[in-house]
Amino acid sequence: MEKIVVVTGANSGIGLALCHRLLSEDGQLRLCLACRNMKRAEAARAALLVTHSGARVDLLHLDVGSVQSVLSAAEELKARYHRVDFLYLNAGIMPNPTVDIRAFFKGLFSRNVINMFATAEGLLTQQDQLNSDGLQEVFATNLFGHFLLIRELEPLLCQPGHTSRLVWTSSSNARRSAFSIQDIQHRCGKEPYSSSKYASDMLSMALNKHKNEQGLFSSVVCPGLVMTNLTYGILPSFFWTLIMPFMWLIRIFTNTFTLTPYNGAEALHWLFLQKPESLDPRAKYHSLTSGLGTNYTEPRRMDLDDEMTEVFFSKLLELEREVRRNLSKKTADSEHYQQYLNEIQ
Ligand SMILES: NC(=O)C1=CN([C@@H]2O[C@H](COP(=O)(O)OP(=O)(O)OC[C@H]3O[C@@H](n4cnc5c(N)ncnc54)[C@H](OP(=O)(O)O)[C@@H]3O)[C@@H](O)[C@H]2O)C=CC1
Ligand SMILES: CC(C)=CCC[C@@H](C)[C@H]1CC[C@H]2C3=C(CC[C@]12C)[C@@]1(C)CCC(=O)[C@@H](C)[C@@H]1CC3
Repeated sequence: MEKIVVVTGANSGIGLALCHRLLSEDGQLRLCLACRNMKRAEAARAALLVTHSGARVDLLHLDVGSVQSVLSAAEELKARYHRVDFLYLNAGIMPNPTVDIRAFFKGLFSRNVINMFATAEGLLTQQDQLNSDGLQEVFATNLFGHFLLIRELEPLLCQPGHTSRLVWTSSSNARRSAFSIQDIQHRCGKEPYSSSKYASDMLSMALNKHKNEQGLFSSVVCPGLVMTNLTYGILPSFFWTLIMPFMWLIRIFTNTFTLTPYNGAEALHWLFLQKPESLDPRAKYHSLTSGLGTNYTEPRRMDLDDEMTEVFFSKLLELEREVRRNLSKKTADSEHYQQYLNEIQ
């Protein structure tokens, strides 16, 4: 049976590498690249077709950071497909990052150095902002847009007698201490990325608890440190050129420096081949690359609190209701305004 696979943020980096790998794995695949920029999506599709001529690659406009775009994209998916086998929740942003140089050099000469390179703990802060839906942009893009998409696609993901899979591209930068249950959007802190990734870890576990019975299984992945547009955006490009030889050197001592998008997509690809019942809902699946360049996947237990995860899940459902209410109010207001304009003309 052909598998239908949807990948968000598929036009570059880990998402695009995953698409290449999945097409090499399964020639019958029907792949849908869900991207916010259709020019970049077209270019990605063309690149995939160069190496996989005849592959079935569809495009879908989806800006996960916009509620309206998510709802329209979900309608389009429901019109196109009768089920979705794999939904890769991969799109993500880290806007306006700042590296704490002092903390970096302090960490470099401490016992924590390996962990610092693997997780960037204590090194990175970001400046976030509100989007046009009134949500924090990082939370909306990395987490809430994907949550809404899953909710909208439940008819395609929870089909009787069939299992479907969700795979989140999380991060080892996800940290419980960066997340506050009183401030789930991270309006007040300076680590929205870390908070949003921890939130995706919790959401994945909550979805397993609530949806496994309906045949929907969720997993989280850390791709390791991969050189992509996201990482290149952290420091000026000349700096990356300068430190690149060191990055390849560090790779000998830590398996988390996967560095290439192909390597980073290892765990995402590996999960595609696993039976969902064999997976651990409390594990994060890490893409790792040995010093000799061998790729492998390793599950590591996540630091999750069951009670907080449940509270978080109910807060997300409440936020979903609020967002839907606001949207229908907005639509009604603009209809009234249009009517008023028609009347006075
Ligand atoms: N690189 C790394 O070291 C790590 C990355 N990750 C995660 O991996 C995922 C992929 O990132 P990576 O490949 O590194 O970086 P890229 O920037 O190459 O890829 C991110 C993708 O997400 C898309 N995207 C961003 N915002 C939106 C949006 N609002 N709607 C739809 N698509 C959007 C981008 O589209 P566009 O091209 O239009 O911007 C792009 O296709 C992210 O979730 C990231 O957090 C996790 C750990 C480490
Ligand atoms: C200031 C100097 C001399 C070097 C800075 C190196 C950092 C820029 C680099 C060290 C660890 C890296 C890292 C990430 C970004 C770049 C570093 C902070 C990530 C945060 C990228 C995104 C992720 O999700 C993480 C898994 C990465 C963890 C390591």
